[in-house]
Amino acid sequence: MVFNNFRNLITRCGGLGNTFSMWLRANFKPFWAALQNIPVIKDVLNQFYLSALLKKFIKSVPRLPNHNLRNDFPSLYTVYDESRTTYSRLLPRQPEYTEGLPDLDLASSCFLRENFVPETNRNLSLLIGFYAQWFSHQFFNTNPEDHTKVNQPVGINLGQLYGSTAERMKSLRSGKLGLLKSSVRNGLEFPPIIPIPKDESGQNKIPIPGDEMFDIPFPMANSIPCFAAVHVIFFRRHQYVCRELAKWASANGKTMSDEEMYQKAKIIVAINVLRLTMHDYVAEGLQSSHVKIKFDHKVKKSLIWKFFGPGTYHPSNAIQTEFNFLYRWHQFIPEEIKVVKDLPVSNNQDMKALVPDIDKYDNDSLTFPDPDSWFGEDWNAVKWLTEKENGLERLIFSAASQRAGKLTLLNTNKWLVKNVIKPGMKKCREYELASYNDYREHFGFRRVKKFEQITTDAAILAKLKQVYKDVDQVEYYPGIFAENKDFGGVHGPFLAAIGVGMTYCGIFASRLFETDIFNEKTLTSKGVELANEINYIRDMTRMHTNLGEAKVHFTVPKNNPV
Ligand code: HEM
Repeated sequence: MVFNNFRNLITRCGGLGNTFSMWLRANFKPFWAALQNIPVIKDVLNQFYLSALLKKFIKSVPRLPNHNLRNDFPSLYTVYDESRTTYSRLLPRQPEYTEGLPDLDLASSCFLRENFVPETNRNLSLLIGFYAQWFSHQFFNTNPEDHTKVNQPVGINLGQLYGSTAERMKSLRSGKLGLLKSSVRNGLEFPPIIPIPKDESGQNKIPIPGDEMFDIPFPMANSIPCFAAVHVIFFRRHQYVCRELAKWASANGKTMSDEEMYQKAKIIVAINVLRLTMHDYVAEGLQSSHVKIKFDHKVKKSLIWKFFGPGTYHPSNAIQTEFNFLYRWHQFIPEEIKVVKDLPVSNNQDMKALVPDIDKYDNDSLTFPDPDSWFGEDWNAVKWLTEKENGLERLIFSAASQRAGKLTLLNTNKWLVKNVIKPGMKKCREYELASYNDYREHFGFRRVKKFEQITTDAAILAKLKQVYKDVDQVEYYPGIFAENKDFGGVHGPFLAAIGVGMTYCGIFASRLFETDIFNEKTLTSKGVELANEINYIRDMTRMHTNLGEAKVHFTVPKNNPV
């Protein structure tokens, strides 16, 4: 039994070498921490780790992909393309495999939750889910009518904040001091608030509940108040950066055009987002490995990269459809999202003393509607953020004070299974994605031969066996989430490996890493200071909300009740 479990673990992790490496990085915390604190070594180690990682994945996640959702042959628009209109894909269509798949409702039921299973390996808070949603919707924005199309070009381009077509970007700008257009309510600044467009019968043209919406590039956020709250914080960051640059310019007798301020602020906010993503979201939140990767804009120009990196590394904003399904973390979301009724925002000492444990407070809640209906007005983001007292602060503090769900099968609420998982699985079949095992092979992981090599969880095993006739039939999307979360991970070993691969191959193929713009010459001395001042989500909430020193993290304390 013990031997069998060990053998299954090795297969799941993709071989003895991989298993050993995961074990090594998930243990010996003091050793890794000490190593990463030695001044001369820490940067070199980080560069080595990044270079080796990208070298490992560059073949499986090519920067100049041959396949996309429209063609299984090379085409020019799979290279760097500012007006990208589709996703690339790692493996070509598999029509025969898709043909034999089990009933869609039955397969979607693999995700359905009976009881909420909390994430306890990393003690993630629900806030990480909403940050993940906000961050990932710059590279995922599928058109609901034509599923091979994206609504606006995607990439590591902060398109969810600024828009990513010339017209959309322009429509969001005020034309003064680089600032974005805004609306002010109760003395607080928000993205522009507009009436929701109606059709002839007086119904809302877009599926957003209520009468008003924020005019933002990803309108869906208007139906998910916590998602919109994260957006507003980054929107305020842009405005703050512009105003600080303007003060600096005036104090130093410089003049800068609206365009120059806007472009500088955009680079600075992009650096803020990347630093926060790597230092907090990944290192403190998602990553169970003690080898923490840091933001380093010089990596591709380093000597280490020359010797250990992947060699030629084309800048390319190709985003894989496989990445899209891997990033659908709807299991994070509980049955109801609790929101504290009140916060002592006027007293920073009281805010600092708050314990991030939602059940200690009197709560309201955002409850999911019946699966056959859409969200009601109580989910309207403008109402939450502008009409309710301290709405933004209450949403953010509450999300940081409750546990997220475990990213596994049998752990998604009914509404999300019907309205998100099932359409997602349908898309996988429309795209004729290859099987879980084919993707394992593509990434150099051994194929699994038995369901038991995917998971040891009895309920998930039984479900997989009920749905799929054999292990080769298991689909990519449920397969990656079915895996055991070995070595204290948030994800199973295969999902973790390919997730890291696709994330970093994407980030380092951004044009941001091609040019030398992280300096005073481009950004001004004030700009460099602003770029470096954000590392954690709490830096953002301290500076751009009334949360002050309240404890806002992507994790809850270990001893929070499960
Ligand atoms: C209350 C919470 C949420 C709601 C109501 C929601 C709703 C939706 C809906 C309706 C879709 C479209 C499904 C389809 O037709 O394929 C979707 C897609 C998606 N969701 Fe969520 N979601 C939520 C939370 C999250 C979270 C926490 C994440 C974490 C990363 C996430 C990531 C995604 C991704 C990556 C897609 C694909 C986007 C695209 O292809 O354009 N969602 N979600």
